[in-house]
Amino acid sequence: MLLRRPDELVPGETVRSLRAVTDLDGTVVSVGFADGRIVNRDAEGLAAGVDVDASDWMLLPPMADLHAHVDKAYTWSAAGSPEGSLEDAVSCWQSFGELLTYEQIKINARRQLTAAMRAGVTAIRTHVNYHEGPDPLRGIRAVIELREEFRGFVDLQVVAMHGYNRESDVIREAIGLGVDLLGDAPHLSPDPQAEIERTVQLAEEAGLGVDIHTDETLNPNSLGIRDLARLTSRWPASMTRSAGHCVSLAMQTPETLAVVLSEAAAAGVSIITNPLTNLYLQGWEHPTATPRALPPLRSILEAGVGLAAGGDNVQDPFNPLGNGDMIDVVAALVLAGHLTPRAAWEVVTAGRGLMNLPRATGAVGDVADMILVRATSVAEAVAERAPERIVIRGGRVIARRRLAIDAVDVSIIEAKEIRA
Ligand SMILES: Nc1ccnc(=O)[nH]1
Repeated sequence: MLLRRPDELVPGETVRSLRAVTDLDGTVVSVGFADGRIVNRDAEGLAAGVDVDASDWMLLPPMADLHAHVDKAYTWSAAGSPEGSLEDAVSCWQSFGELLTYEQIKINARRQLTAAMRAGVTAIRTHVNYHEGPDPLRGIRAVIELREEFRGFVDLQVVAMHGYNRESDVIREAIGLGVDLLGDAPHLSPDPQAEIERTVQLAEEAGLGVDIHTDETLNPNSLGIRDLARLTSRWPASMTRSAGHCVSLAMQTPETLAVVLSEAAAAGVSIITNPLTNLYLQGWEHPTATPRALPPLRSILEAGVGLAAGGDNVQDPFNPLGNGDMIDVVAALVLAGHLTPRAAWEVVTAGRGLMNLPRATGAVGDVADMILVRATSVAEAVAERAPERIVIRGGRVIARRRLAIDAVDVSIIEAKEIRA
């Protein structure tokens, strides 16, 4: 049988089998695909497609970005630099966002979605602001159109994110456009409890779930996640109730933390952590420590609370860095969040479940969605950021990223060193 190498695959090709590929557990397997699913682990039988010798390569579950802001992407330089804190970023964004047109939002958001897709991020939940100016729904409309444009490549959920001063009638108009979820940042309002109640009520009225920025602050008295748990505890399990950020959980006593996490677990509230942006936004005022502004991830997992992660902001007033590639988030979950590389990868893929997408773990019966990386372990893939990646959806190659350094240059350097 003629076997091809992964780096010879071309986007658009359908793969039939991967031979001798290493899985997340480090086991070398051969997997067969049919009808967009993984059908066996001995690569026998099967319909049309390419057979690939994937020795030296790993099969990893695709990444999910559960907290993006694609409408703001790539505005850092144009928007001017805020001083650093969340409040600065919000006010800088509000005056700049007013100037952003529907067309420009669409161009920026498309650029981030494309970068994410090429990196192997095939599921994204994005918040979209109401933009100041005459047509406050222009960003939401633009991103809803991109949800169609990327169908089959990136599964996109759109969260319409209002501030406390946005009238309920305008929020109902956004619901009418077909958003997936409602969002809000109640801790920034003068009456956080009343604001979260209004959002949950609007969501119930529309039959939608919520993903709310709760407690993006080091102030330990901010615990909106408890209000969210109380207000949604009777919702059916299938209705989304996610708490984004939950930074203030880092500042609780162990006793309070245990109570809050058990309330969240009982109510079915999931937590979305955003390490990159929160490492940047919080702690500016602290005199010595620069607290890391991450909720306690291992305690969250031990309490049985659903946990996923987001890239959050990409080169905008909230974070000058960020690039849409969730592998940097995996690295941050290891370094700042104290998870193993394997556990961190699982947190970044767990978001698929929160989006009610089919399982893609590489097991028989799962959809044939995956990233092939040239690496021998998940730790190596994360440490080196996996420069070579092939993204597969439903057995079809949708993107390929090659090594930027030319191997010839490396061999010339090596040859010179040997001669010296
Ligand atoms: N971390 C963030 C809070 C609010 N809005 C954003 O875009 N990002």
